[in-house]
Amino acid sequence: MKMDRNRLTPQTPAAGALRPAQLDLTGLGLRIDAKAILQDVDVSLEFTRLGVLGRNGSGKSTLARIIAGLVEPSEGTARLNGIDMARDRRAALQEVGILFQNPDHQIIFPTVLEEIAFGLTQQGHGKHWAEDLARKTLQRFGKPHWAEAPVATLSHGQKHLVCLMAVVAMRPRVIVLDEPFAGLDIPTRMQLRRALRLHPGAIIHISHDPEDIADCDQCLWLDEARVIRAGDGPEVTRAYLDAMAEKGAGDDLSDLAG
Ligand SMILES: Nc1ncnc2c1ncn2[C@@H]1O[C@H](COP(=O)(O)OP(=O)(O)OP(=O)(O)O)[C@@H](O)[C@H]1O
Repeated sequence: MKMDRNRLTPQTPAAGALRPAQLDLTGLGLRIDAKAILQDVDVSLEFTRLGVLGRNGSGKSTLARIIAGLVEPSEGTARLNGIDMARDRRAALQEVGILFQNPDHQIIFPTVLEEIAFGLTQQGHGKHWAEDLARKTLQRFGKPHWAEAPVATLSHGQKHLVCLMAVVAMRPRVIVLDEPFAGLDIPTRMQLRRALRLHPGAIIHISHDPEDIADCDQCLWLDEARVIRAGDGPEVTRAYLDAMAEKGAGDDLSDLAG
């Protein structure tokens, strides 16, 4: 795949310039050892920013992995921009990049530059070209001095940012973020938020906290492996908040673990 180097200069997408994506989940289900992790998921959404909300254990991370083509569903299909993510691995790799909840599950190279360049060489670019693009990406995020830094010396939040830069450098049309703000302090969250705004492609943002996905135009609410509601972001978020407030107001503590 050829890339236009001129497109790598600093840029913030103008409002309305974000590229939308189409997600079609059809009869989707996943069973592991007879346990339904996801079931009867039927959703068709066009979005630029899609929030996926749900309580702990509702199936959000599993859905993220299916959408990113990392896990094959036991039933049905997950299509992103028309690509069957389980069956067309090559196209899936170009289409979507995923940022895991824990950066230590993602990082494999000793230095920041190598980490960012790796994904680019996997896409078929030469080593020098990939390193050049990795340096430009670091520049764009205001971190050119990180290039030779050993990843092990970075904090959790800084590692998160490295993972994000590595994903963004590959310019996928869609980025899937699994709880990207978990465990980050306020300035690091703000920095990551700004970094995400630089991405002109679509974003799927997994979280249990509606505040994290406040700028999402579409929202999907999962509970106990099923979709409760999907559609307009603010509307679904409000319904989720109401339901969570109702649950929180209950005085049966056993229900909180449900
Ligand atoms: N490989 C697996 N084997 C067995 N059970 C699994 C596996 N992966 C996920 N699960 C179970 O599926 C359910 C959903 O897990 P998942 O990680 O998708 O939820 P989540 O909504 O992302 O949770 P959290 O918000 O706590 O990260 C959980 O009960 C989990 O224990």
